[in-house]
Amino acid sequence: MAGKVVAAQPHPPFEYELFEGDSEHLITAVASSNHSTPWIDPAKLKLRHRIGRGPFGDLWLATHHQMTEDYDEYHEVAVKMLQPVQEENVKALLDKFDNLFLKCRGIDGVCFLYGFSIITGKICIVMKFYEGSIGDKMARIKGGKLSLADVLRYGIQLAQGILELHAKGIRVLNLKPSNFLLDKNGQAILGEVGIPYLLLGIPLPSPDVSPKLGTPNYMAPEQWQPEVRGPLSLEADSWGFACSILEILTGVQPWCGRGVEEIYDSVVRKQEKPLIPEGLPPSVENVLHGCFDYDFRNRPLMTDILHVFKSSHNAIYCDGGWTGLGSVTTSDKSSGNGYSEWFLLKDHLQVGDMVRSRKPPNACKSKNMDVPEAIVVGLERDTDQDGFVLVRIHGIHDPLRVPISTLERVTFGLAAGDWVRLKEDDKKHSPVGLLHSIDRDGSVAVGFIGLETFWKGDSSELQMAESFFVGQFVRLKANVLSPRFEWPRKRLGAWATGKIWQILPNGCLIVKFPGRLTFGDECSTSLADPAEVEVVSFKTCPGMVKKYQHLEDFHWGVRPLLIAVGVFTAIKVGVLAGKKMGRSKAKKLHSSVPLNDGQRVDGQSSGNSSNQVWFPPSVANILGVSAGSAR
Ligand SMILES: Nc1ncnc2c1ncn2[C@@H]1O[C@H](COP(=O)(O)OP(=O)(O)OP(=O)(O)O)[C@@H](O)[C@H]1O
Repeated sequence: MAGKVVAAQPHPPFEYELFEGDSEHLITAVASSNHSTPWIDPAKLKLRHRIGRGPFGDLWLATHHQMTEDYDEYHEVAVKMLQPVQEENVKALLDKFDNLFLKCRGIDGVCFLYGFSIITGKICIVMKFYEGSIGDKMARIKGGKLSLADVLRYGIQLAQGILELHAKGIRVLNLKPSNFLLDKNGQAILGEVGIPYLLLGIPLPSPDVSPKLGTPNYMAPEQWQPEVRGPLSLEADSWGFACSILEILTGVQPWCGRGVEEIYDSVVRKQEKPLIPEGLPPSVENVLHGCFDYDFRNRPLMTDILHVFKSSHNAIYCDGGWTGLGSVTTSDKSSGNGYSEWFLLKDHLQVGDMVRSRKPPNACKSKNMDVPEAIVVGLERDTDQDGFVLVRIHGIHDPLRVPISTLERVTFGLAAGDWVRLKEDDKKHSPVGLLHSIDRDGSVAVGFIGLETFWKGDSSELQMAESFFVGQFVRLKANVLSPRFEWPRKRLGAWATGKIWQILPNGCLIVKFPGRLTFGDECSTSLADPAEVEVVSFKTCPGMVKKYQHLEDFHWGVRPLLIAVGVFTAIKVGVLAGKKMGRSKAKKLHSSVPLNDGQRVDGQSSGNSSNQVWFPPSVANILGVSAGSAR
């Protein structure tokens, strides 16, 4: 049985691996340092055998020898031996672990941690040994999948544990069935306390060691490159959780059979989503669907998932439909104004809040805002995005009743989604980013390119920045010599102009270049730092040449089309000129030279002679005919 107390024996009867070269000085230094996490003497830990090897290290079944005057006991424990880190980073990692340990020890539904140790210079997390995992259970069942009722039951237990970690600011980032443990009562326990998050920013000595912030099959798009597509948010766990639920429901791992590069290509580049099986209660299907939104701001939080799972737990399928679905209703996947229902649930208005009309995402500020500025004076249903609020607008006597989803809170002049710039540029990241949240006390969370996590500070450190929108044309500013991301050039070496195709949650622009013809696998998009680009518009392009050059940026076909039109016009002009010249020649001939029999000069009935036109040599060259005349 897992975690049992083994009878005291002077010499443990099991074999364990002996490691050479333990960093004695490191152990002594760490053991004597002021850590609140229990230090476990490596001499008291006997590794028995390795249970598994994951991207973040090996898992060992071990025995922990505890001896006092009253007892002498051996406990079975699980030891997660992390990948080695450079010696100078050990202290930083242990400080992080200390913080994590204090936050998550004793949370119901999360694996119990005993302490840490160091074996062969590798940090070891010592935790309770459980019966097995949901992954193991699936492997034993024919078809490898569990019933919907079991999935929802386990899902609820796990979501509760994850929610508690989230409440303490911990992102798990490695949710998967093999990390969902089962205790002796059959309860699902979260077996991962956020090791990827712990390792964030700690350089690993070997480039071969997985640099990924999670397990590829379960990783959200931003998890692959958090400093480029991030920041890492709580909603990254919604993606991983949904991947795990799909796997438990279907018995098939997301992106099964694909290599790491292929998964990256599907999830990050092509923005594909794992397939959701049919036949689920609509609210469960809806929340899972929401978990796979590319923009994490539109994903549900763990609390939303928990709510849906709880409400659907007792659902029964009969007569072609689901009954007993609790209080959750399935609304349209988006709120109709471009924001997902999950997005709108993230901020709750209160009486006294300053509000304004919410502009559609990626749209220029509405010119005719219904509510440019107002104060909330009453709430009809404060927890629901379908509710209404009463707002007082300056100059209007009676309060207006407005749908809550059409309003956004403005605090200290800022609202979530605004483009902001740091007043003091710290050079470590882009100075321009997107505001994610602003509390009523002015504390803010901002996504900046170059940061893996949110920048946290005060609204007084920010100023409004120029906004960018999907569909705008942009080019690198003239003073940018080496851009943060690769940027294509035009034929003559000038930077190309591109069109914003998508805006990531940290303000990173995904730009397409419709003016460039690309072939095969050649990448047609680039990333751009909003601080390095400027908007190009037809109106503001000075002079005809620049205007024409901007026209070429709209589509690569503009140039060939204009050449064709030019050639066609030249032909037309040539024909007309030819006719004119012919007529004047004929007139001259009429007046001075007698015509031979059957010859006509008016071009009406002399066979092909009327098609004889004169071309200047340059046009004739393009057409492939001899200069002078052609048919
Ligand atoms: N505390 C534990 N008690 C019992 N079994 C465990 C415990 N922790 C993990 N396991 C089981 O051990 C196996 C290996 O775990 P390990 O954590 O090494 O692999 P992983 O989850 O694939 O990798 P990683 O967590 O590094 O991504 C898993 O299948 C898991 O079910």
